[in-house]
Amino acid sequence: MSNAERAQQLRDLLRLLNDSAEVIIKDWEGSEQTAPVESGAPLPTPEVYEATRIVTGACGMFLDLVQEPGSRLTEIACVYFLSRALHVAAQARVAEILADADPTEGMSAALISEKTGINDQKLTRVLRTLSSVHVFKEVRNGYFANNRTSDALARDHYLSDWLLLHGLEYYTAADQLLPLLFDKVKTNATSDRITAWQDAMGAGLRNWTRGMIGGGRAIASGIHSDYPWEALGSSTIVDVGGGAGGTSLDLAGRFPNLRFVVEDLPSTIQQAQAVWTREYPEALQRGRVKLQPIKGAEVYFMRAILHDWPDDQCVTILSHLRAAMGPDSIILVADQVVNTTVGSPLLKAAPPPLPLNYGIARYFGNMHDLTMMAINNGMERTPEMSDTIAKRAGLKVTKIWECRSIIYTAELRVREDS
Ligand SMILES: C[S@@+](CC[C@H](N)C(=O)[O-])C[C@H]1O[C@@H](n2cnc3c(N)ncnc32)[C@H](O)[C@@H]1O
Repeated sequence: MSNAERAQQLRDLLRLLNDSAEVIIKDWEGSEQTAPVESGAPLPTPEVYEATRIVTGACGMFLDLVQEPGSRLTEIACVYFLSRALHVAAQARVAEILADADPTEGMSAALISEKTGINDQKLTRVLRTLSSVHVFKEVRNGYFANNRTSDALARDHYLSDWLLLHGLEYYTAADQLLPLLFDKVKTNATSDRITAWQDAMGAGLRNWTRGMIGGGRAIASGIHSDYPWEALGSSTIVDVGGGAGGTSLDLAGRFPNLRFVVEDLPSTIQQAQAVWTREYPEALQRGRVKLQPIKGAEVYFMRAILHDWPDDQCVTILSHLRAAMGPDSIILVADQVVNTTVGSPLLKAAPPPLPLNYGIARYFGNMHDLTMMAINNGMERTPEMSDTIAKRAGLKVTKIWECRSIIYTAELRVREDS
């Protein structure tokens, strides 16, 4: 790219950034709310959501345009230490500890060290790493406080569990992905038993019910608002592989007429029972939620299920659901919907000069795709890839709801010709 073209791109980006930032500023200026936000709530308006992802995508593209390539690549190559710093802070519950500190005075690293058991000098370096990317704030030399982002962590213990899910086994599995991809045999494996996870852990997948509740709130809250649940009346939603039933838990509180059945493996259902008894016992007592299987329901819902599996197993899961469905049943799949930088006719395209998938505003989908590759040969799919597996199970993707969250909702129905 010539310097003239780069200069033009930078100007176009600045204009886009300015226009989108004004949308956000106008919204802030017109809003009363000053309280810190909980993870994933409240949702921004559709206009602010769109402006936010344009600003985020633009920030990523700015770095590519202006940063020296060697520096940028070096940073990308070691960004895992940034993740590691966050894992340490989450494990040590630093945000919760700082919730007791005066936000302008902060808390000394020595005191945080006393409460966490981590050496104060090392802890200072960890927290400074995070403060440099605007997670926590060093208010004066060696004194730290929560900022808007770390405050969300202090308020939501499920969010910590979600972050630690990435920090413990996922992290270890990621380490084995490099040798696995260069192994002549394993590189071609599609089995969920021949993965980086297996090489790292030598064991099957663990169950992460609490982390999935936190993850759902952090990255899937848009599916509660941007799908017309109200129109389903008193339908029964079967939360297939529901884990602790995190989605049902959030939907049950918002849509009092919906009924829920949470299906999962027996050991997981035991944990779900404990979560519902603590969080929403009335729903269990009134029979609004059942923790068991059912046929012919209006809606079969799957969040973070199909992405766990290679194509053939997804076809098996979908075929079983197809057999359980009535003629008007639908399947809702809540997963990442991967868009590529060259775009998909089924997804909204970002405005120029952004890449058609909004660049870094949606790159968590790509990172999670690699996570799925590492742990069980699963994958995050494009709309076209989802339609291909749906077709093999006698189903079709009828609509993709582009929700205001990282996770979208795809609606599947029975194919007339199946
Ligand atoms: C990634 S978790 C998703 C949990 C939940 N849908 C959520 O979003 O919080 C995958 C779930 O699939 C469940 N699962 C795995 N194999 C299953 C099977 N054969 N039958 C039912 N559930 C299964 C696991 O126990 C786990 O709870």
